Amino acid sequence: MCGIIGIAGATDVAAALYDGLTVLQHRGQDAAGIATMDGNRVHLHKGNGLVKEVFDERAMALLTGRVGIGHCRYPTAGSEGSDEAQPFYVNSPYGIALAHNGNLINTDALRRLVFEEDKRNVNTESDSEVLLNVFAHELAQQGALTPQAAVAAVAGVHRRCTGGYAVVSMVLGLGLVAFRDPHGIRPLVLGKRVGPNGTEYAVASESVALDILGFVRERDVQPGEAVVINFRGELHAEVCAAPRPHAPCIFEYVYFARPDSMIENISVHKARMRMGVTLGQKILRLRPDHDIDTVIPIPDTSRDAALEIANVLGVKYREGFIKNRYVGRTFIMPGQGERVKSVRRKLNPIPLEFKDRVVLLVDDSIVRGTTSQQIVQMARDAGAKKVYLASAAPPVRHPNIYGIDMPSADELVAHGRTEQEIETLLGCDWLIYQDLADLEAAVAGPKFPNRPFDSSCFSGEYVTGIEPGYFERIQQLRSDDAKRKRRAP
Ligand SMILES: O=P(O)(O)OC[C@H]1O[C@H](OP(=O)(O)OP(=O)(O)O)[C@H](O)[C@@H]1O
Ligand SMILES: NC(=O)CC[C@H](N)C(=O)O
Ligand SMILES: [Mg+2]
Repeated sequence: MCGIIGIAGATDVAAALYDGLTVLQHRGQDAAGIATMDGNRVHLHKGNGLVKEVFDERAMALLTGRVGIGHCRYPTAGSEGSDEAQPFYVNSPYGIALAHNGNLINTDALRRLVFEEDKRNVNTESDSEVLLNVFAHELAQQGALTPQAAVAAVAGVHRRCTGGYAVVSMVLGLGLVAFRDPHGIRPLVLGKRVGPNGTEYAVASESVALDILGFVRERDVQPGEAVVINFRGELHAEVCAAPRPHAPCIFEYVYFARPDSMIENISVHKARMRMGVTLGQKILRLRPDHDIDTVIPIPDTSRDAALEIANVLGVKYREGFIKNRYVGRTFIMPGQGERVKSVRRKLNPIPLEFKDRVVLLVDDSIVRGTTSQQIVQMARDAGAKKVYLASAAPPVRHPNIYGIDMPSADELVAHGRTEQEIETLLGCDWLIYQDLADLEAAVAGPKFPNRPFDSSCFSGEYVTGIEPGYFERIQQLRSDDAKRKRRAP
């Protein structure tokens, strides 16, 4: 999952883009980049690392201009190399820079067509560079460079690209162009700020980026919509895709997004609390006479749900693991070796919270099982009498192909296993998962109980449809094994 942000401002925007990226850092820790537009020049700086590592004062000083875009990357295609850091730039037509959150699933076919028919070279393995070239080709087919031309080009992207995409781009001579895939799988929110120098707009993966920059959240960019903001700060927005089922990614609410974000008018924090309530109720249903002494969250993301579980069960909530704040998110690290090592470096138990107690550990999700396997053992080593484990999400049994790097079913601890088998593998005394219907209802909330979601990694149902052989191909390309081999010298 990557973080994206675009600003059409009244003064230079690089510093605001930088600040915005730092609050989107949880969405991608591998690479970061900013591109700005100043007159007829695009300035671009990007590289591997966290936002604070990629930019220094000198790099920032060169990023002049009132329109700009930023990206922090968690790769789902190609390699982790710096040449695939974003934004990408093409010089024709006009000069376009683009940053993408999501994953295309027809990249191979598109790449061929872009080369053979559009006569354009894609220089990396990145699906986002393919997307940029499709957009560029479609824009080149239009007449004069107007907001309508940009919308028509985005309509072309919608016709040709399949998968999850939220995109910020800028076109020299026009301004900022942002758009979202026709199913609205990946999030994108629009904000406005009226200041002494005029009206400014920002779009970002999550509303937290708007909050800290003083933009007021206006609305989500609609599925299939293109939003164009020109240099005078005038906004033109149009839905330009044939209607498709709306399917925002449910995993954003489970794990990815920050709790202080609003996505599709749903508070992520509230969604997580409701997940805790429904899971707590399930625990009470299955074990009305449970012997749980304390509920302990596995920091960070599970905290909201864990607190509500404790409330429903009527037992104490205790922080039993202390997180080293200087270690990043484990799940989005590129290699399994690195993930395994970092769990121990990141989390350390407070023994007195475990000693002689029956503890219920709560995680937001169990994906590869890397975290839970080690955590259960740590709890036992710290003296717990019994260790129960609850997951606020159902078993992840299927790949995610729309922007979360879980391409290989074999790497998922729940794939092809019963809950009983997973319990044994993770070494806990009892394992309990949220039911999918409860998760969907918890995220949707009481006001819109039947809202649809992309829950494909739980259900195995893919809203875009899947070409035969696709899973086998991405397994070959993107399994941990394949990535290790690619990285080997
Ligand atoms: O089963 P696994 O493959 O281990 O993946 C799931 C775990 O990874 C994530 O934590 P992460 O450390 O990435 O971030 P967090 O601090 O936000 O919880 C998630 O919150 C789970 O704890
Ligand atoms: N997680 C993402 O959104 C990744 C974007 C893009 N597919 C890349 O690999 O760079
Ligand atoms: Mg976690």
